[in-house]
Amino acid sequence: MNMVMKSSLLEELLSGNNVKKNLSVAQLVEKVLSRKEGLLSDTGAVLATTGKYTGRSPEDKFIVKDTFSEGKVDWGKVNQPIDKEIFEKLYKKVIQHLKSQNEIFVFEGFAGADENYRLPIQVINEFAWHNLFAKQLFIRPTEEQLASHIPSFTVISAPTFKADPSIDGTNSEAFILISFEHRVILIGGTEYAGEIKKSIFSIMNFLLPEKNILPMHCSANVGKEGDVALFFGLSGTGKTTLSADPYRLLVGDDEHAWSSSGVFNIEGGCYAKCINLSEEKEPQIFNAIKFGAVLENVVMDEITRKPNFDNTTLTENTRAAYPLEHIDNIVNPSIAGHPNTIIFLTADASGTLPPISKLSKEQAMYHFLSGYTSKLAGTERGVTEPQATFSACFGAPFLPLEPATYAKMLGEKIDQYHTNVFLINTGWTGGSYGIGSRIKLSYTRAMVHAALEGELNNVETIKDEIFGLEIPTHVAGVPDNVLIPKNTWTDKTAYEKQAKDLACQFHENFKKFSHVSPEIAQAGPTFQ
Ligand SMILES: Nc1ncnc2c1ncn2[C@@H]1O[C@H](COP(=O)(O)OP(=O)(O)O)[C@@H](O)[C@H]1O
Ligand SMILES: C=C(OP(=O)(O)O)C(=O)O
Ligand SMILES: [Mn+2]
Repeated sequence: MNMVMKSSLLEELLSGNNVKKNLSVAQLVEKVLSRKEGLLSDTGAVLATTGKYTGRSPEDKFIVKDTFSEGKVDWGKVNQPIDKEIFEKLYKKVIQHLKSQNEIFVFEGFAGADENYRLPIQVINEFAWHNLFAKQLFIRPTEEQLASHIPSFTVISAPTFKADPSIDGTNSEAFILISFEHRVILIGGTEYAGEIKKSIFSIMNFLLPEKNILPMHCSANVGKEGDVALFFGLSGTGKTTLSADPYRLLVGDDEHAWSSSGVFNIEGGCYAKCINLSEEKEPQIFNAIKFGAVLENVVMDEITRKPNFDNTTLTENTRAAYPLEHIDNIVNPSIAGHPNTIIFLTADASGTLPPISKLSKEQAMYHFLSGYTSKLAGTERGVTEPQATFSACFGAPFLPLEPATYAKMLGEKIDQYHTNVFLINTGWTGGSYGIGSRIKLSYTRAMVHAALEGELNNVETIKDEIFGLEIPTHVAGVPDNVLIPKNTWTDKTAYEKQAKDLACQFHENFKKFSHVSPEIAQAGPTFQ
């Protein structure tokens, strides 16, 4: 298929009289309700359920291997290749499927808050609630911008179109296919809205490094003095929760980029996990769930329409999507300066990594490449309890290029801007998963606060015997005892075994980074 045919296919679809383009939030909410795609909650949010797929489906995600991607993509389990022919056949089928719908919904906007680097995108949805999600999660254009908007990448999402793997060449009925030639992301078979935003993030991770901009799987906020903080972490580690801070202005909760002028948000909204959400612990997120917000797989009372955030019947991965403006203290547009502090978040289910440690430059590079955390239940299909994982750059599922590309850029930037780096374990304490418990959010918030206020810059530290990490001996608001993992375990032998086991996993995983400098390779756990 050549470019002409490609655009004619899309053009035909977009010129159909079933196309509802750039509807307002109110119009989309009405559509969601009238089409019976969802219900209204007591605070005016719409609530939709997604059936079988309640999390991302990494095994169903592919990148078309063509002249645009072949020599650049780091092919493997994360970046699975698929033939151009398979994509093009499915592309035609999906377009046919959408043409036959009574209505389809189109959002036009941007990925990237910095006007110099933004990507004009369009999102074509079979479901109105997905289009509302896209509107709230991506950057909404002004009327003027809309008038001259020419999309440079298109997401097409047709959840009720199910592939037949034996005919269509997919892995299952669900598929997320990226074509850099056609500049199209084709999604079918899954209703999980997260695929829509994370697939745009994936292509930004391909496109931005070419412009010498570092894309990052992190949240960002700004202090009163204009000091910028980034929070890297895989799903469920606390990016969204910890970046929502009444004392700091929110830039964004999940996807950012670092250019020569500073950081900018890729998105225009947040996508918060809302399992066990409470107004007391997470007031900003709780109060953002109002008219215009989308609740996904949350269960609510049939009569009062009050969400029950403790209910895990549908999934642990319940979500709330809302535009940034639903949070009071934000930076608008979502652009900030160069980061003063970077926090790597890990939800360590082994309960052996210190709750906070200060990293040297080499340790920072080591831990960025390692990307250790535990996958928590729900965000990816098939994960039902914490599972240790090493996800390079704290975002491997979204990185088309080799991890070293991103790591090199981060290293240079940390050097240039003298950024301090901390590792914060938001996971288990007092024992591993099943024995210990997740560290208190209030303690983690106190540690974040101390790190960002510079209170930990020149303080006494103690070196962790197994991981070689420098642990501050005091952090305001946190009992000293909590800071040293071993002290929180009753069974010290069990602690030691668990910690050494994790250290070995680190070493094993790091073997694949054979090209890094010896200083970085040796900055891992001291226990060999
Ligand atoms: N100590 C802690 N630090 C951060 N989050 C915690 C902590 N304890 C429990 N949590 C919960 O873990 C989840 C973190 O999820 P979230 O912030 O959405 O992660 P991410 O944005 O990185 O995917 C939230 O549901 C939060 O309430
Ligand atoms: C939506 C996701 O991201 P996070 O959990 O990091 O918010 C995801 O990984 O599917
Ligand atoms: Mn998040």
